[in-house]
Amino acid sequence: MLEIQGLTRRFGQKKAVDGVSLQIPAGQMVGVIGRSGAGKSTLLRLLNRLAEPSEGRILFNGKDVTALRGRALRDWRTDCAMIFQQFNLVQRLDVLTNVLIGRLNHRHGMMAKIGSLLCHFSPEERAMALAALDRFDLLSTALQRSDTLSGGQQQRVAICRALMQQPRLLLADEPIASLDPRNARTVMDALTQVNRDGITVLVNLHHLDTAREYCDRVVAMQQGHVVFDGPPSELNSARITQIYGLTEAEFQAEAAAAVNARSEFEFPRQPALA
Ligand SMILES: Nc1ncnc2c1ncn2[C@@H]1O[C@H](COP(=O)(O)OP(=O)(O)OP(=O)(O)O)[C@@H](O)[C@H]1O
Repeated sequence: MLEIQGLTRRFGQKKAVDGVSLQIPAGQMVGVIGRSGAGKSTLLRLLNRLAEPSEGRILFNGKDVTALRGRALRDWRTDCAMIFQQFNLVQRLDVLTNVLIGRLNHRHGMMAKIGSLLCHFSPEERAMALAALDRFDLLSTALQRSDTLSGGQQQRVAICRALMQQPRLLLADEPIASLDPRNARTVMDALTQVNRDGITVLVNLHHLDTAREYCDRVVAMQQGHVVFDGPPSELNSARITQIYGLTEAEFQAEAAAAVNARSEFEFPRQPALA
């Protein structure tokens, strides 16, 4: 059970996340939606302690995650894997090595870490990585550079890398925002498979239909607050308009524009190679 109690994160005067309380049973697939700036990314970053809370607590199976330091904090980050909109693979490395990098969190001590950096992985670790790739139909790409893969394939490689951490929670921040519908579906199907293993999945989404189709529960945020928390069937168009003062189509268009703008800002398009 993940328990979020009165979680708040301030940036100056601004409360990006404002008094959020949620109880998420193990094994749930939770979609988080909201307009740009609602606090979705900050919430996920607080959960794996990439961002520090200003107030509130996060408990996982009764353990106070907000109090963890040093090795215990590193262990929590291992339990709590994260994937991102832009996949964050090492482009010049092959797919298999990218996946094996997920084992780095399990290495303790300097020599073990140096071994990892030199790509000294055990046969068991390699077998585990190959099995993960095989599961998501990527085995034939194992020795390709990761930048030769489609976006959907790269995101599934990122999921394989996350699984190498053997996490208990998977946090996915707009994992399909840069993908076409077909690739988006393969990635959401992969997240569903991960969830069926019993791993709790929290996924930020801007596409309401995707949240409705794939998630057990939807949490809607507005200005740092949770403004809806319930089954996807209750989040119909009328409810969206009631919460956000927008039609569903307007909500959808605005959210899509925001993630595209973020993507362009963080990862500007490179000029095509001659
Ligand atoms: N490091 C930061 N410094 C200052 N303000 C921040 C920082 N990170 C987030 N914010 C602000 O906190 C608010 C919530 O941001 P957050 O990225 O969590 O929203 P979001 O719902 O994920 O939106 P988007 O989908 O546009 O990224 C925004 O007003 C944002 O500008």
